[in-house]
Amino acid sequence: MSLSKIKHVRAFVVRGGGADYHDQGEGHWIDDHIATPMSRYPEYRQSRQSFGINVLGTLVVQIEAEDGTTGFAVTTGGEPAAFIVEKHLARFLEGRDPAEYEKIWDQMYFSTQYYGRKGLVVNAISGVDLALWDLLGKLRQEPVYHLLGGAVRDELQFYATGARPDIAKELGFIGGKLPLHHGPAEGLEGLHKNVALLADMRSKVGDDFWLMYDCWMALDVDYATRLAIACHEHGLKWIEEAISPDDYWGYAELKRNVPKGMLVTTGEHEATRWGFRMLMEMDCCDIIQPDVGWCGGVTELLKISALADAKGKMVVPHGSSVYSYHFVITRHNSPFAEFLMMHPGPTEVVPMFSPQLLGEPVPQNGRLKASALDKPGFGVELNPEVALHRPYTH
Ligand SMILES: C[C@H](O)[C@H](O)CC(=O)C(=O)O
Ligand SMILES: [Mg+2]
Repeated sequence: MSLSKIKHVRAFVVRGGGADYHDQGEGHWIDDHIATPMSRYPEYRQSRQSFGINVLGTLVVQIEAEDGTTGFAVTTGGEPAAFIVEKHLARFLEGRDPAEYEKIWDQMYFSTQYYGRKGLVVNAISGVDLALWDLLGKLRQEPVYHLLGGAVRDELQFYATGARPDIAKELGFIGGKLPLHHGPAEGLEGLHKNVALLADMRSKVGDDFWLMYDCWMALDVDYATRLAIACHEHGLKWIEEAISPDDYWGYAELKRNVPKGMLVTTGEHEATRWGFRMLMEMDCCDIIQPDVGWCGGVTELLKISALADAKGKMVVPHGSSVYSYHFVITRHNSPFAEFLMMHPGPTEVVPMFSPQLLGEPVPQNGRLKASALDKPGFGVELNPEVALHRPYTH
């Protein structure tokens, strides 16, 4: 039995927040002196937008079937990803049965391998893959999490990422992940400030609330080790993405160096089963954090998470909004989820990919019932008030 065939694939670009969640207005916590690999240059230290973190914008992929049913997805990638989708990837979908996601993924990946493998190209592949799963769910009138095997628990539990873990605690989250503000170029003074902020947060949230540091690739092994040791007495639960995602050897060393009980996490800028296999086989971390919109989409995440399961590793996707929620609810080795606080303060819970999605569920009291996902596909629609730009056609 075949489904309505795929008729059109279209790619659009959208500006302002949403899947490119770093594309925020002035004064947002997410652009306030956060340590990055570019912090070694004083002129790029205060703002990540100054070095172009939001240069891409959101990619929207739409896949329309012959019966008019349309699936869509958003990820980071903007105009260059729109080019790849329209001019290269669309050929592997049009005229095909949407249930053939394995073959479609394989053809998208291997046809682009000579210039792809990671980064922007895999973001584009992920966007197409997620739009395909959305279409499949809409054609079958089932939520994606049913297609992935169904819920293994009744609700999702979240930790919050943002500058105010103390408020996240009041809002019912199980933990708070702070952005690290100072990198190695800011010396011992910066290191002391990083530790002092954690100590201050610990005094506000008490002993049992999880506190983590997100280092956004800014450190080297020596600094990360010193930070981990200094933060141990303030109960740092994990140190995230401390060094370059290419430095598998450095992660393996860091994992050996951190105090017993502290977790090393990484993977949001890693992609595909091969990248994650490397992280796991080299024993780089305790938790892998694939971004569903960047790692290859749901089709690839299923392979990554099966590998992780066999190796006894947790999979806690980076951000990813509904694309994460539909996956996390179906996997035992994915026991909680991230919620990125996109309120500028961040003092309130607002939808993670606001304003691009309509019907995007948000945690209440740090939790989300599986039943909140009970709509066809990923259960969201594109906000018609958001302006779509289609830079290329085919
Ligand atoms: C807060 C981090 O610097 C980044 O913006 C988000 C991230 O890495 C995460 O949510 O994880
Ligand atoms: Mg992170």
